[in-house]
Amino acid sequence: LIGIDVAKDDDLGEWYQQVITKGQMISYYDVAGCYILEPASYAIWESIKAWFDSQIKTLKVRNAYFPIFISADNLEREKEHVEGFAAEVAWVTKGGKSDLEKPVAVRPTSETAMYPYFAKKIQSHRDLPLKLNQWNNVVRWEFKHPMPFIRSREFLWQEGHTAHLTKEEAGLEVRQILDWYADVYQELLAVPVVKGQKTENEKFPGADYTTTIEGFIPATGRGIQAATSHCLGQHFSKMFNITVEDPNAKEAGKSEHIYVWQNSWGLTTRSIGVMILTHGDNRGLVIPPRVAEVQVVVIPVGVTAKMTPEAKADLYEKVKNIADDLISVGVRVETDYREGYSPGWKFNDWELKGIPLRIEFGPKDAEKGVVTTSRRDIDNKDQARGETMVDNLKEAIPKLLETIQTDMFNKAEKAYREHRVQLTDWEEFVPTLNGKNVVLVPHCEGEKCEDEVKDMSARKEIGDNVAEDAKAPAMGAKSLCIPFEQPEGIKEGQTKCINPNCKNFAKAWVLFGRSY
Ligand SMILES: O=C1CCCN[C@@H]1CCCn1cnc2cc(F)c(F)cc2c1=O
Ligand SMILES: [Mg+2]
Repeated sequence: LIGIDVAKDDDLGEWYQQVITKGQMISYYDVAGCYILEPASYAIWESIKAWFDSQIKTLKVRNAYFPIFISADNLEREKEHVEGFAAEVAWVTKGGKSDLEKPVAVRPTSETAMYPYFAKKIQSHRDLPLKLNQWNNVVRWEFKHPMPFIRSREFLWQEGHTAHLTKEEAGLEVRQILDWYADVYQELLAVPVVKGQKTENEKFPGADYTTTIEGFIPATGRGIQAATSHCLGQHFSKMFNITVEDPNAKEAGKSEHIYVWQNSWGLTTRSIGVMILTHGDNRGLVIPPRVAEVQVVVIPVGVTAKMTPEAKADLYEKVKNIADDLISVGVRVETDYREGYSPGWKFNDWELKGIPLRIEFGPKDAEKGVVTTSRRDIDNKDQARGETMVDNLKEAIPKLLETIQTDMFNKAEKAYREHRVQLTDWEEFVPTLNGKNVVLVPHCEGEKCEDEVKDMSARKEIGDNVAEDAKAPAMGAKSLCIPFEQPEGIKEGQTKCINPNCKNFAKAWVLFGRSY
């Protein structure tokens, strides 16, 4: 078993491929853009699902299941909605040998599968609010370079779809869901995100507005959309004729119909890839304890050939007691009694899999009544090590796991904060991007202006009087979000837009970056 033989900072693509395969998260598959989620990554998805599902159930969201196939009539109910996405819709055109009369689409998202049902189920305001969610898979036949978890042709997600009587009620839910998305990343995956609203250019065309959480990959300096929560307004209810009698109009004798107010929100298995890219190091995966299938691995050490069978049995018995103690306080524990493998080999193997905490226990430890601990999140081997009294394990180890969780988040949050550079001078824009940063700049929020910023910040071909450090052409920066948390300094009608060619005043600080 060999470890990772490429450094994260040298070749991220190769590093990522080795980390996810040697860490047994992903196995490759013979359909392009599709990957096998091995048990280790599926377990992470299950813990995300368990937590988020319990949260939405407090809002009385109910899970349901709609068909994976969508008729062309439904999918293309409104040209505008689909035209921007038509290139990535997968179609079934044959059943066995015979052509289908009318091809059916494989769902890329379920609005058009669900909303005719909404129209049927929602007749009276008493049928509101209707709140459904699906834990399912969707297919988007992307042609951009695929990357396991980050961009695949099929992925798992949850998609929530709700209908409300009022815009206000819908608006409250959109934000609550976004806050829980941020919690999935920050509290479970120990990954920092920025909450904000998408600009007109970047929002979902079918939405009134899109709120988003934006992640960051320090290794490439690129932003990444982490999850989205859309307020659809009445756009889809007008398209699918989802109306109720206005409960207030009755008294006035008018039997007015109002279109319901809808939301839709989604978080995908991309979250697992962001976690791996954020925390992984040159020894492999580093899994945050909150989502680790195995939080602690206990490994007997100092087992030598000259050890008597009784001494070995005694040591193994003590190892089992250590494991049982931890299991009794809810820690997820593995023991590694594999014969014929050295402790060093075992350490490497569990480090590849990113187990947050290792406990070593040998005759010397038994003498002293201690165990030796080794934290996976600390690179320096000496600083990673500690000693805990065997009698104190039940208190100390859960605390140590919480400390690891918090330290992993704080380390990633610091890296994101340090690479989120606030600037007001256009001259600094591209060099700062090239320094693997995202930038927070005053912007007019105009769509054309945003397109221009994207073009002006794309590194052109080599030799095209491009920045000397440019190894290759790089995409332009697009707007990631308008952060809810706005710094001071934008004076209405005074502060210039960052784009030197733009005559308009800045409306807000907007986060721009090269992105996935
Ligand atoms: O992003 C979400 C959250 C979960 C529910 N859906 C919304 C909007 C999805 C936006 N979107 C995103 N991608 C799409 C790809 C397609 F091929 C297609 F036909 C439609 C879409 C499409 O509508
Ligand atoms: Mg897309």
